[in-house]
Amino acid sequence: MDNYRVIKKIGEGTFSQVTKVQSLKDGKHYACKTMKQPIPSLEQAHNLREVQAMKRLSLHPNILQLHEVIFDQDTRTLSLICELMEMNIYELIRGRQYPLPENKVKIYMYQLCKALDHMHSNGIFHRDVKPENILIKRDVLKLADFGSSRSVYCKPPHTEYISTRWYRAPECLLTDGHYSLKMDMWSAGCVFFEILSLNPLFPGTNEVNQVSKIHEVLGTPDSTVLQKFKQSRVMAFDFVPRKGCGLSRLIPHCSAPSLSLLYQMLAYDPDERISPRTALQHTCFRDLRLAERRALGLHRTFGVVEESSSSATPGSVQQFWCSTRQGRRQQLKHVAEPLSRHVLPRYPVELPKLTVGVNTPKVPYPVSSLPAFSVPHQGLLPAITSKKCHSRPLKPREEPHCSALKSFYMPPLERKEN
Ligand SMILES: Nc1ncnc2c1ncn2[C@@H]1O[C@H](COP(=O)(O)OP(=O)(O)OP(=O)(O)O)[C@@H](O)[C@H]1O
Repeated sequence: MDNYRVIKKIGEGTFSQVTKVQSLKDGKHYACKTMKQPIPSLEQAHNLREVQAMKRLSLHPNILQLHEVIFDQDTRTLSLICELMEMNIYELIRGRQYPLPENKVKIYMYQLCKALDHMHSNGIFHRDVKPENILIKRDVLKLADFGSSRSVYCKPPHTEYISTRWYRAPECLLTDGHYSLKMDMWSAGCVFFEILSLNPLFPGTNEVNQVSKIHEVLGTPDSTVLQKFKQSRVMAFDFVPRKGCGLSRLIPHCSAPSLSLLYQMLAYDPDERISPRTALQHTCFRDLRLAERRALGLHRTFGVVEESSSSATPGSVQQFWCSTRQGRRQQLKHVAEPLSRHVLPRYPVELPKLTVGVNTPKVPYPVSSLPAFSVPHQGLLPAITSKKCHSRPLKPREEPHCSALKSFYMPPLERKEN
């Protein structure tokens, strides 16, 4: 950490502490995520899911960028130097009296769907989408905290407890680990509701109550769905049929298109649940898509790059927001961003290993030369290599911090309950 000056603490999770630091090399500010648990060996530092996932997914405008990895051999401490964001979504809505304008919420959700589409199409699902793991900076949204992520090619049942209870999908609650990437969309739906209403949608106090909270709003599912779940559940369950109160009563101010998308994200049956890619095509985002195309056209025609976006890649979120500001000045209505997807290979081969020098405490991380982004898909994507994934008993977040590092052990990540 010799090349960084610590400025202040900006966040704390179960597994890490996050500080704002300044690079003594380039003078820029970064976020430094230091793992609380020492990493036992160099090999395990190599194989941390969080690092591997960030390497594979980086260079997308809605994924938190990893700048450098620092492994201190003496203390066995791992620090991830990431781009600095302003706040997380929980901090954005906490204490607010009035909801955010729906258009703004949609801009966030559009970007979140882009992040999830990018993850899923690169063979990874997040498994802990929640407001605290979604960071924003000047209306640009970035998905963060990939410590729970998993390869979509890992065959269920998954033996780890995952996802924070309030955002946990029915298939995670009701089956013995038979869940897949669609669980992220359920969580994203819960976040969508929470930003719209400023309240968590299903604030269950335990797993049974969590299921009950879902049924209170959405009703009990069809017997066919339950039958599907029962096939992958050792324990029997039966629910007295119940009609839910519905979402519209809880968010009366919400427009019909947003409500329609929300219902599709919260489909009880994961097979019926909307994918991020299809969600991006939903009517709800029509204005954003149009504006995106318009701005992209502008970029192609005039090579629009404003002064403050000189470092932005063409079509990036950052550039979009600059052109949006310009658009406002021109009094254009409904201008939105050109969140164009980076042209990346869909299924890169094996995740690259970090080059961590044994004797050098600091290891530069050359993002631009990642093989994951230059090698085209040659076959099935192998699972993300993580050393061990021991299942652990449920351990609520209100209990003292788990001693194990998330990337090796997967305890539940219960959210602070207000
Ligand atoms: N790049 C960043 N810029 C600004 N703040 C950040 C950044 N990364 C993390 N934070 C803040 O620190 C908090 C904790 O970070 P993070 O979720 O990555 O840690 P964690 O230990 O994995 O947490 P969890 O308990 O969810 O597993 C975030 O909720 C956020 O508020």
